[in-house]
Amino acid sequence: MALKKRTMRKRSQRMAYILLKELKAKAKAMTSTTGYEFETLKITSPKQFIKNVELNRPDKRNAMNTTFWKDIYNCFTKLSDDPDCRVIVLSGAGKMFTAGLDLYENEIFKSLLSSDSQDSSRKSFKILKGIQELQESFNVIEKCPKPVIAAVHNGCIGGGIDMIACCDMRYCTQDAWFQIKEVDIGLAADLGTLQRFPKIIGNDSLYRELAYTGRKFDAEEAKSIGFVSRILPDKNTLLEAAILIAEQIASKSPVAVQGIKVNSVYSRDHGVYQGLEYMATWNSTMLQSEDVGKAVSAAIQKETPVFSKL
Ligand SMILES: CC/C=C\C=C\CC(=O)SCCNC(=O)CCNC(=O)[C@H](O)C(C)(C)COP(=O)(O)OP(=O)(O)OC[C@H]1O[C@@H](n2cnc3c(N)ncnc32)[C@H](O)[C@@H]1OP(=O)(O)O
Repeated sequence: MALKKRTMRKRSQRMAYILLKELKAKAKAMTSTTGYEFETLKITSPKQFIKNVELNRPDKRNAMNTTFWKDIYNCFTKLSDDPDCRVIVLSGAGKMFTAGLDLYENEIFKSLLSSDSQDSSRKSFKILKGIQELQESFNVIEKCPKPVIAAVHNGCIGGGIDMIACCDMRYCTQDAWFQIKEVDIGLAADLGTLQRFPKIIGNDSLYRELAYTGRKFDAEEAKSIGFVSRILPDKNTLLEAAILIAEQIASKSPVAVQGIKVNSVYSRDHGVYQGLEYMATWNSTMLQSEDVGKAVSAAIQKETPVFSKL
């Protein structure tokens, strides 16, 4: 009898051990960042379904060098397909968010200066391809179906504006400042600022002033023109606020959330009736999702729904 009891105790201890191991493995998988190793970016998972992409060249003020363009492209391409990621927070390590284009180390400038060919058309084709590749490095942020929240502290310069204009939401610290600085290095911004920024702020006159002059604008002005939606006292509270909102979004149906993003981007670039047509087609499929039934019955029963991975 005693032997039987001991065997049963041992068996249940073993089962509890296996269960605990499985739970630990599951928890690890939920916040895992395996496969997200990049030279210029640091990826963490502060909460389940949330990834924090941190620009990580603090000594160079997170300036965007050749490796950065590849890293950011690969990172967002991977995040787009990752079922463990529902929302992304984009932030910067060190003193400031980003100093924009790395003025010392960029293939595009090297190829501009290199003399592979003297023929201007051939040179132009090469540069064109280079610019389009850089554009794609930021386009993937907008094309990523998961919402991206930019958390900006201190300076956000040049390419930084191109990048955060691709994000769904922008929060910043009280000490944040922004600058469409390309004009000061003899360029018309070519990675999306001229296309996206005026649509975000809805003030063409002011947008042109900022682009033509390269004037810095601070957090208060950025909020007053609608470029950022929240100002937080410092970097810690900024990240806390961004992660809190990310958590709220991550608790919703991923089918609904990703539908909102895809259709918002489409509608920005199309007329109302085209947007409505796209939406109707989209929802003719997505309304059939189990998430709709789950959400409705949870609402009726005053419960919190849990949605499976997408
Ligand atoms: C095809 C084109 C595609 C994209 C085009 C994008 C256009 C742009 O992004 S335009 C904007 C370009 N950026 C700038 O003009 C900013 C230049 N930097 C500064 O004005 C200042 O450095 C600062 C960002 C205001 C920061 O000042 P501070 O905090 O005093 O630090 P520093 O001592 O100046 O710099 C520290 C360290 O960082 C390096 N660094 C800063 N900015 C850049 C940069 N843009 N590119 C490369 N490196 C940068 C700086 O050299 C220092 O490095 P050390 O090794 O310590 O010297």
